[in-house]
Amino acid sequence: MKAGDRGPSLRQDYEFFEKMTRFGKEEIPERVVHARGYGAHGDFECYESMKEYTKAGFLQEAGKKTSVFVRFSTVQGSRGSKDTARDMRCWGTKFYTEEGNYDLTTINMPVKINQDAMKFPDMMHAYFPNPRTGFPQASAAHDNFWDYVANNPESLHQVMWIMSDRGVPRSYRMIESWSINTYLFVNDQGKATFVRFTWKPLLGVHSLLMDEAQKIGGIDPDYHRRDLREAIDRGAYPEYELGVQLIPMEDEFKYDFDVLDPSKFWPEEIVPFHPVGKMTLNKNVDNEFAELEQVAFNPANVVPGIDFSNDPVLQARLIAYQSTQYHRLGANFQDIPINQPVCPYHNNTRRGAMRYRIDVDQVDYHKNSLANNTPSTTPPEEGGYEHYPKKVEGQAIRARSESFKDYFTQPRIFWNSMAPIEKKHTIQALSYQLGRVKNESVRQQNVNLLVNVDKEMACTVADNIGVEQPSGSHVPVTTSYPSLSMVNSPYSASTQKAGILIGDSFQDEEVTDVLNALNQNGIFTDIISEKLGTVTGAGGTKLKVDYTFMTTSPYLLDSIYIVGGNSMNQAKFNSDVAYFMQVAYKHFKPIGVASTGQSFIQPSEEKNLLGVISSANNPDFTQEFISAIGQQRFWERK
Ligand code: HEM
Repeated sequence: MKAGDRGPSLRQDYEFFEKMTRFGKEEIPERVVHARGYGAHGDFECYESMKEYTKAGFLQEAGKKTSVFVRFSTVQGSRGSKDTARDMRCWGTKFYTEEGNYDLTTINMPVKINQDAMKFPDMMHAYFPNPRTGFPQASAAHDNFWDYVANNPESLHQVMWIMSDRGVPRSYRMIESWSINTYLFVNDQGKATFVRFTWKPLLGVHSLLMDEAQKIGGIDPDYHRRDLREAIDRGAYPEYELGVQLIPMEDEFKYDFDVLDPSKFWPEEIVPFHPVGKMTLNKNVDNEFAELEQVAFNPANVVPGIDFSNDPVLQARLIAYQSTQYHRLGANFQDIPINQPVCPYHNNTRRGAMRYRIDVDQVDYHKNSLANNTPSTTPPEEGGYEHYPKKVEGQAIRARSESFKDYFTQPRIFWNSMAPIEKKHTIQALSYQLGRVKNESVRQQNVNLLVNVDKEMACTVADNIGVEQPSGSHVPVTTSYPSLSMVNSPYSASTQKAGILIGDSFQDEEVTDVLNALNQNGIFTDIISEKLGTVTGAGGTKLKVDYTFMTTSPYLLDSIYIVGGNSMNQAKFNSDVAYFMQVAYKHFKPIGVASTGQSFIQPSEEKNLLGVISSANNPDFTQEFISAIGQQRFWERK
């Protein structure tokens, strides 16, 4: 509202004032860690009764379904940072059980960087952007982080996992995830068992290459969130098996790792993975802010039958989460719809900012005679929560147990377990990260630390980053476990994204047959050409173009099908197709070539191009191409 045609604005313009002041208050504090994330709704279905170990209601009978909400996140970057940062992927699952909310928090690595919660703020400060410059964003490739690593050697184990391919996942749909911390299962007889949880994706565990992760970070910072949303929209619901590893209480001291140490994994080969159910993510969020930004996970949210062990980091986590959630969401955050339990719940809280639940009772304390002692905590005999009477002993000290102090055996086992290609990528990642560290002493200190894991690896990294070869040698451990290598996880063509590079005058039947077969095998296709609109085959078939060579990128595709064809600007078309092929080839991805695309592969090289499937004189082309897509990468390609 203005005075006259050309202003000034009037102070009485209350509508503007209200709209603008409201807009200026739209942001809330982002999460101090895990600010960047995405998720979805789904169901968890129990495979078999776990009654023998836990009385948790959602694990009592085969076929029992429980609604869940999941949020995946990175750790270091801010809310607007890129999805493909080299980092851990954390994963909160809220089970809306009939006994209240159970929050299972997991990470796509089985070990934690700190053994002592006091170190968490230190570690995060070192990991965060430099306090003076405010960068780098969503990256550990800087002096402070590596200075921390070199001077806090317990961190080396998780750092090895972050530097491995696990640090740059292909998709949230393809990550494995561990509770890391040790919990207790408690059955209805009051018997407890140590338990750790693991999620395993049915599509297998797969990663990007470092080069891809870095480029995609610029091309499509929303790569993982888009991937998850698109898969659910297309009905290709991500599925994950939940398994438990169980250790009887009487075996607490049986292993050569301390069962309470979160910087050590429990090898599946020694403590078997026991599947207990499957989660299917089948509904996208309706509102990113209301659901994903306001969801609050807390490891302290457990249900009867699940309890806490003495794991010192877990104990600290029980305090850390709620405190920060009060800060970012306010006193009544548990009543926000996404955080509300589905079962009836009551407590004596009636006040606090943004109280919108209107309780009509007159008594908000316990014990009372005016309301028959209600509301009160449900007594254990009526299904209420009762803590397992854990044994505690010793004196209150600020120190770590001697049994936590082997920092190198398990990182060495992890190293031994990786396939040569995984080791190669890990060396590249270490060389990149440490290569960006300016302080030479920090670089040297880190190779002096890495030598404990593997001498040859540390020497190669030292060479790449221009410091002295480390003296000393790695710990003499030869153990390896297949379960720690990603190459042993399942492979599938389903939901892989194929780019169809196509112009006009393609062979109609040839292309439509291949497209139908890709579709039937659950492979997602993007039709890519010079312009949006349609391309037309020699016989008149029209195909709708999804992207142009400019609006998508070979980095966003898992495989390409080179159909080729005619274009108004043939030279540009050919060079764009050649570029897509070059990038796909360099990244070891499957390439299918139609009869009209033969000029893009050199006849003399044809037979040597591993993973490049030509349709020339090849009646099995479609099947071979689909199976190449299922293989995903051709590491042996020269
Ligand atoms: C000393 C150890 C740890 C501390 C102090 C800590 C602290 C935090 C804090 C402050 C948040 C933000 C909570 C919020 O604003 O809602 C958070 C979130 C989270 N943490 Fe931890 N954390 C620790 C270890 C772990 C471990 C071991 C795991 C899993 C194995 C884990 C998984 C998660 C997950 C999944 C989230 C939720 C992110 C989301 O809202 O999507 N954290 N943590």
